[in-house]
Parts: sequence; C-alpha cells; structure tokens
Amino acid sequence: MAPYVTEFDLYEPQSADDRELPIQKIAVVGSGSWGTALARIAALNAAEKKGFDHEVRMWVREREIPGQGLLTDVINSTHVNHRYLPDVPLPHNLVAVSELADVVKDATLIVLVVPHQFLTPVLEELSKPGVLTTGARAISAIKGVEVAGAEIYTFPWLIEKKLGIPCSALGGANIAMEVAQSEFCETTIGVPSKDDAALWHAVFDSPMFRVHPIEDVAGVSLSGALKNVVALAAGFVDGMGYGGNTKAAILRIGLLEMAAFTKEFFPSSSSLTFSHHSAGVADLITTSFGGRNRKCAEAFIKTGKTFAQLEHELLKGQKLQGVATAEETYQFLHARGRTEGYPLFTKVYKISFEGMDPKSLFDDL
Ligand SMILES: NC(=O)c1ccc[n+]([C@@H]2O[C@H](COP(=O)([O-])OP(=O)(O)OC[C@H]3O[C@@H](n4cnc5c(N)ncnc54)[C@H](O)[C@@H]3O)[C@@H](O)[C@H]2O)c1
Ligand SMILES: O=P(O)(O)OC[C@H](O)CO
Repeated sequence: MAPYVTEFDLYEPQSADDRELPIQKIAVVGSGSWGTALARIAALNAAEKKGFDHEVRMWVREREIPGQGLLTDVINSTHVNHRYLPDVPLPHNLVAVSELADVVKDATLIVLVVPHQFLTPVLEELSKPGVLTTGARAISAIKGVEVAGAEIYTFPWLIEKKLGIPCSALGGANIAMEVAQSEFCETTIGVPSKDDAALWHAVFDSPMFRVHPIEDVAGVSLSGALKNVVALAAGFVDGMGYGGNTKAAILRIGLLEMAAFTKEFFPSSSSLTFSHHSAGVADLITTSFGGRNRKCAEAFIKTGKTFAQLEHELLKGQKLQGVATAEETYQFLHARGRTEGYPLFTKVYKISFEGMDPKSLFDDL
C-alpha cells in the first residue's frame, strides 16, 4: 500500500570518527512552557545522539524571583524552570542564559519559541552583524501570524527574510506539560529541504515524541496559528454550557475554515497538512479540550472579564496567543474584503472584541 503521507528520509548521524557534517550546536530562544519543554527534549537528544555539541543553551528573559535570585541562576542550580514548567527535571546539559547573543553564539540550529507578540525585538537582535553563525538554520515553534494591512506573513517566512537563513516550522498536538512529562505524542515539522528534515528530526525525535517531517512549512505554521482562533470558539461553547456535539460541530467547521484560509492565501500549501498531520486536526482537538485559549475563552463567557484580566489571573505569566491571532486574522480578512468567507473566524473576533452575543456563534454557520 502506498504511504498516505510523504515523509523525508530520516537523518542517520554518522559516528564521531567518520562524520562529514560539522558538529551541530543547538540554541533555544524562549523559555516559556513550550520553550522549556522543547529545550528539554533537544538537550536529552544532544546528550545521547552523535553529531551534536553536548551543551544546549536556552534564552531566558531575566527576572528576579523573590527570595531566590535571578531566574537563570535558579534554573541552572535547580535544573527546573519553576515559573513555566514546574516539577519537571531538566537535563544538566541544558543551560539557561540571559544574553541572546550568548545563547546563539556558535549555534548552527536555532529554535525560535517566544510568544508571537515578542518576536520582533528578538529578530532585531539576531539580525545584527556577527550574531549568527554562518550556515545556521532555524525552526519556528511559534503559533501566530504577522499581519500588515492586506498582507499576512507566517513566522518562518519572516524569520528567513529577516535573518537570511532557512527556517522550518514545528507544530502539533503538543500541550507543553504533557510533552514534558513524556506522555506519548506526535509533532509535525514543515521543512524547506531534506537536510533540514534530517537535522530537525534528529534534534527532536524520541520514542515518546515522534516527529514527522513534511514539505509544507506554511501549512504547519498557519495551522498552529489558526487553531488558536477555533480554540476560542470551543471555549465559548464550553462557557455557554453546550456539550460534545456542539463542540465537535464547531471544530469541524473551524478545521474547514483553517484549511480554506491556508489554501486561499498560501496556495502552495497542502490540504493533507490539516487532515492527516498532528499539526492539523490533532492539534485542533487537543487545544480545544486542554489548551489555555479554550480555558480563558470559557472563563470569558462565564465571568464577563476581559481576556487581559483572565490571562493575568489564570495563566500565571503564560501568554494567550489566540485572542491576538483572532484580531490579526479578522483585520487581514477585512482588508481583503473576505470576512464573509470565514464566518467562524469573524464571529470569534466579534464576540471577543465587539461585544457580540456569544450565541450568535451558531448563526448562519
Ligand atoms: N505552552 C504550550 O503548550 C505550547 C505548545 C505548542 C506551542 N506553543 C507556542 O509556543 C510559543 C511560546 O509559548 P510558551 O507556551 O513557551 O510561552 P508561555 O506562554 O509559557 O510563557 C511566556 C514567555 O514569554 C516570555 N515573555 C514575557 N514577556 C516578554 C517580553 N516582553 N519579551 C520577550 N519574552 C517575554 C516569558 O519570559 C516566557 O518565557 C507560543 O507561540 C505558543 O503558542 C505553546
Ligand atoms: O494552550 P494553548 O491554547 O496555547 O495551546 C497549546 C498548544 O498550542 C497545543 O498544541
């Protein structure tokens, strides 16, 4: 039987003696819950697999932890990121560093995983002369989009343009704490070349975190962004007290809008990304049951508080991505005169920002 998905060849690192490739050095830019969970996997693999520098550096936005000292010192001495991934032991070859330029010094593989609203200053810093190593590659695990009027950009595209290096995308049904506790799951990497597929597969693949490389960089990145908008709709459904049938209907409609949006505005992407891969339907399911966007959207309906208040009260320093993405997506569709084509996305925006009655979610779907 023919395989139902196209996958690249897997990377088999050569032994230290006959290796032709240079040693790869991994840097992780971001240390929230997902940044720390991914850094943990990368550091475990770097310690075990041939072809990698043992030390993995992780960028930490420095802050004082009351009574304990600087966050980097606390992470490096306790080997736990108490603020964003509590109770998860981190490998000792994962080193927290507060200076971005030091994190990426000599790095050949750079994982970008900050909340999407904070990426711009990071790219400014990384694009300064001499900061990046020649031949470095990047991967974005960021879920969001950048909108400027009637234009929309994925983060891998922006990273490639700004840094002048190839950028892949990583996305899947990956709630950070579940991944960090080694519960079995899958992820998808969209890659621009076979070399990128091989390298990034080697960085992240492990028995409990299976990595599937595909060619659709834009599809993986957009799916991760747009599922956060649908997750808000799922939270609204929960907040209004409806059951599984209603939520399933919203997820089905949402998945169709995600795929249609990507096909309309990024025509080279593949519909298989949404129907077959973890970055598509699987991520939508997990996020709509266990994610932060769902949780805050449910509370938004039940309490009448603003999303900013709820983010502060419920997420303990973690960041909501879906509300900003709902606004950005709406602004883009409005600028293109295409809001009617995406009624679910449009209603999520209007309920979140314009006081629309949440029950209107179901009108004309
Ligand atoms: N948490 C998950 O389960 C998960 C899973 C998959 C993908 N993602 C995606 O990963 C990306 C990163 O999210 P996360 O969950 O790791 O972060 P998080 O929400 O857990 O943590 C917030 C992070 O933002 C940083 N931060 C706060 N203010 C900042 C500023 N002004 N400038 C720079 N950084 C600042 C904090 O230091 C912290 O590292 C997001 O796009 C998210 O959608 C998250
Ligand atoms: O907690 P959320 O809603 O930001 O979703 C987390 C991940 O994106 C799920 O894969």
